[in-house]
Amino acid sequence: MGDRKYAIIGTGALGGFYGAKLQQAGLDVHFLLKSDYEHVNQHGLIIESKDGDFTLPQVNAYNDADKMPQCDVVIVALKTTQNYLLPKLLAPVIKNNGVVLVLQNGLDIELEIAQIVNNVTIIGGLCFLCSNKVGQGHIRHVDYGQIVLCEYSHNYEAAGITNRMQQIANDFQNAGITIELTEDLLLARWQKLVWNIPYNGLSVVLNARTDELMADSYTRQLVEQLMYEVAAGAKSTGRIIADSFIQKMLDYTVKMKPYRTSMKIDYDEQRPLEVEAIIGNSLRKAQAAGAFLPQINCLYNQLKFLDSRNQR
Ligand SMILES: NC(=O)C1=CN([C@@H]2O[C@H](COP(=O)(O)OP(=O)(O)OC[C@H]3O[C@@H](n4cnc5c(N)ncnc54)[C@H](OP(=O)(O)O)[C@@H]3O)[C@@H](O)[C@H]2O)C=CC1
Ligand SMILES: CC(C)(CO)C(=O)C(=O)O
Repeated sequence: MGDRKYAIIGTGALGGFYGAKLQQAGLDVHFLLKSDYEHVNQHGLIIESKDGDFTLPQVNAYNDADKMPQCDVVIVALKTTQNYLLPKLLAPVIKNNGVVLVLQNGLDIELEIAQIVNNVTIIGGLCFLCSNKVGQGHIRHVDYGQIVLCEYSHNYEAAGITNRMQQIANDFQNAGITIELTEDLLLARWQKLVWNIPYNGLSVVLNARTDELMADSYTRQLVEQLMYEVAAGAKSTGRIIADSFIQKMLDYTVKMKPYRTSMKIDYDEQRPLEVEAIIGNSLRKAQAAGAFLPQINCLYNQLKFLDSRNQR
């Protein structure tokens, strides 16, 4: 791969931000959109960012994957609740021997993608990003932005650092995004869930921002207990998360700007919640390995109730 052509499947808070950064750095980027298509096709993208605002008055916008060119790297940036569309959306866009880069939250998504594409490399990216879409084609990047990249191999066996990972990392680094390469995608995904399961889940159930969850001793305790259960889930699948990592996530959140999690934003906007990818898949993976995670299970049942009531 020389100059890589990128596709962004889902130009929202995350896909819009990283895609715009890549285009700004000179890469050839193609954006798939749904409701914002007309607006972005006419006016491009606006990025408000803590690292500097910029606009892209002209972008390659599409409302139909069949009209997109075949790309070397296809970034999956839909909400996972829309992943049932991927068999239709990926096939026309991905080059033979290309890369599908999954930047979504959750567990086992690479496994699902491996069942729908052939002759491609799948890479998972864990995004430590706080970004929101605040208007049509208008993204507000509030905090952080670094990505941990790791290649998927069958059943999440540790895959090592590959050339493909390095090439994609270079593109992102040239675009000003901090990248860390890691060898064990399953461990990296469980580590990200140490944050997502407690904060995304509790923010909806308790109607609270991250700072509120951390300021109250009862909810802080709940957060910590859930984090330890995620570590137990990881352990059941052979991955060890050290107590010091849990402490790091707690400290990181205390220092973070008060944050309404993405699951809370979805709930408030009456959009479907990413409960299955983030919590359901984690419970099922642990359960298959013989571990029951009671507090996470309790959170899951509450979220399923709230999600289904919210959709009516
Ligand atoms: N935002 C963040 O800071 C972070 C997000 N993540 C993860 O990234 C993923 C994406 O989240 P986020 O960017 O926040 O979500 P958004 O809802 O902001 O973005 C998803 C985008 O996909 C578009 N979309 C949906 N269906 C289609 C379709 N059929 N064709 C084309 N586009 C479509 C949506 O368009 P429309 O609005 O028209 O439906 C929307 O713009 C999630 O898994 C999330 O958990 C991870 C870390 C941080
Ligand atoms: C932890 C956080 C908020 C930013 O680092 C994030 O990545 C997420 O919302 O999934």
